Amino acid sequence: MSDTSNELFELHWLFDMLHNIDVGLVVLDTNYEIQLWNSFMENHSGMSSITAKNTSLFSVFPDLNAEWLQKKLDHVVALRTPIFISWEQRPFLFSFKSYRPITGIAEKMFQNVTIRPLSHIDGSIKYVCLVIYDVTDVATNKAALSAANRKLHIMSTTDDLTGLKNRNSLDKALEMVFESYKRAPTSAHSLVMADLDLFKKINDRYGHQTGDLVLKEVSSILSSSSRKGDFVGRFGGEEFAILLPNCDEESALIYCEKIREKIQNLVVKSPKGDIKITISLGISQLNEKDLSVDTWLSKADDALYQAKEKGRNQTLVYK
Ligand SMILES: Nc1nc2c(ncn2[C@@H]2O[C@H](COP(=O)(O)OP(=O)(O)OP(=O)(O)O)[C@@H](O)[C@H]2O)c(=O)[nH]1
Repeated sequence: MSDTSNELFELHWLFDMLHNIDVGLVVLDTNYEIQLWNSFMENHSGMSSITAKNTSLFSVFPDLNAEWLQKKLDHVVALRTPIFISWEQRPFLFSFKSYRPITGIAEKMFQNVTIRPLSHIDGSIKYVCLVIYDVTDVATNKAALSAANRKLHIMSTTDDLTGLKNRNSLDKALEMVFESYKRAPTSAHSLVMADLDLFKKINDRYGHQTGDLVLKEVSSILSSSSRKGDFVGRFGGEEFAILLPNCDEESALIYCEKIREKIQNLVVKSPKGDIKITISLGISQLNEKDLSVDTWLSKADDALYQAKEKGRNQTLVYK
């Protein structure tokens, strides 16, 4: 076989491979008219290469952002350099359905796209090639991983029963506010310790499950009564801690009394009858004498203890 025949064969194989490769290949001229449309593009767009040939890409895909893509294509021709468009920047260029069996969660095919200039025999650039990679697996795996991480974060910072912040994240929040106050003791921050009154009796009389229901309903009052930036946590058992940044003790008292009244008016329904509950609260405003978070916490605890001593269902400010 002659050299020319060999070269022709090789060219034929190459063309066959490129036509059937599992990657999208499109060649456009400088009028954005399709010159090559391989089988990947045929299969996913439903349009044959014969129909596509010499048709403007933008008339075939009116959904494409023409202004944006034309700028990119012109850029590739003018600068003679390839560009890469990642799915993270733009999930897809061509709106193709995703058929990947293991990634059934993605409706559309995620794509990475490379646009490269094709130089003519005389060195001029008259065509560009778009290479479209299906990266749906990568994108959906990444999305699943991010969702799992978000879930893990929520689980590690939230109290299971009440959905409030847990003790661990409360400690971190207290430490953060305390440190920022030490650096710049300009704004007032208050800490509230709150404890349900005679909760043991509810457990004893109505059972632990109903006790849990009471804890949930109280927690829902606490979180719905708080502002953005407040930190409502379950300290343990039937005790709660509420961190009120940028709030002095007078404002904290108004806030606590609002909560106390709401809880006093709460009626929890149970098979054994309606349940009423009250709460006692202690407030401590952070000041320069507080040497650590523990000092601040124990002052709020002292105020809470005083509120219990004085007959419960009341708020006291540490003095
Ligand atoms: N249902 C339920 N009960 C809990 C939970 N955690 C702690 N408790 C109960 O809360 C009760 C707390 O009782 P005490 O510490 O004696 O306090 P109290 O009865 O609220 O009385 P005062 O605080 O003095 O008003 C105990 O019976 C605990 O078992 C919980 O997650 N669910």
